[in-house]
Amino acid sequence: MSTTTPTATDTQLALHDITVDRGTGPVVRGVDITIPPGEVTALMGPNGAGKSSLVLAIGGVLKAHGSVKLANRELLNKRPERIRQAGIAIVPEGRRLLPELTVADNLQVACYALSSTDAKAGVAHALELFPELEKRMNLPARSLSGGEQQMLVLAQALVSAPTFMLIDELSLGLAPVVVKRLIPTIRTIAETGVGVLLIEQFATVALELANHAYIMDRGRIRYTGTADELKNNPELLQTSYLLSGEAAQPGRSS
Ligand SMILES: Nc1ncnc2c1ncn2[C@@H]1O[C@H](COP(=O)(O)OP(=O)(O)OP(=O)(O)O)[C@@H](O)[C@H]1O
Repeated sequence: MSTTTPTATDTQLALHDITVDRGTGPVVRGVDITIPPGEVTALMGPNGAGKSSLVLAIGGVLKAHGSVKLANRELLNKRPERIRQAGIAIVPEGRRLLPELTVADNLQVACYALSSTDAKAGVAHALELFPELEKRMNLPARSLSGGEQQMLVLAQALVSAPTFMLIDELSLGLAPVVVKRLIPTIRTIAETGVGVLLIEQFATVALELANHAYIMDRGRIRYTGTADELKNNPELLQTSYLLSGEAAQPGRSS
């Protein structure tokens, strides 16, 4: 009897030739991105490049053309619940919490499709990564600081023990000290085997965490390479938005 060993293509999340049209023409055009397990892949680019639209398409929220494959299964245009069950968790831009519900209830809501055993284990794992939330469990989500709210949305994504996490704008609106707090946890999440796609406006944050980086502009991927290559060639970054109009580091304006 032969045994099958998983190959690299079985374990990675492969986006191929993704095109998304939001009604006024394509905003994502023929995008290819490979997200390996156990590491952070950065997706950078200016406002309106199409990053959020891409993430929403992978999450099943927007219709798209192309292919999203995980372990030889096609996931594009499946329902959001189905995509989550396949192990892909989306952290959308804008920290959409239920503001009047407590932290505990927001976590419970994220557990709706899990057995009680899995929900308990998932919440315990999320709180291990974000112990700050433990003291806040009975407070309404609206009373949390911006950083705590970001921890809560990350924790909501983590309760289902995803194999891939797509995080849209990790550091948006957060103080540098809060971003510093989040970085090692994102690294830890990847070290446990999760493949992370990190959409991040700050090059320093993205490149500190990522192994590979993609730069997207006007719907297309304009650069693909290692994060080290980008770090060592700032002129590559200068060709995009990263050092031109916006701050490259949280808390700094150009
Ligand atoms: N709800 C919407 N309906 C129609 N078009 C939209 C909608 N939201 C965004 N767009 C358009 O889609 C294009 C891509 O926007 P998207 O938000 O995906 O880019 P982004 O790279 O994530 O930028 P940002 O960092 O500003 O969110 C833009 O031209 C934007 O105007």
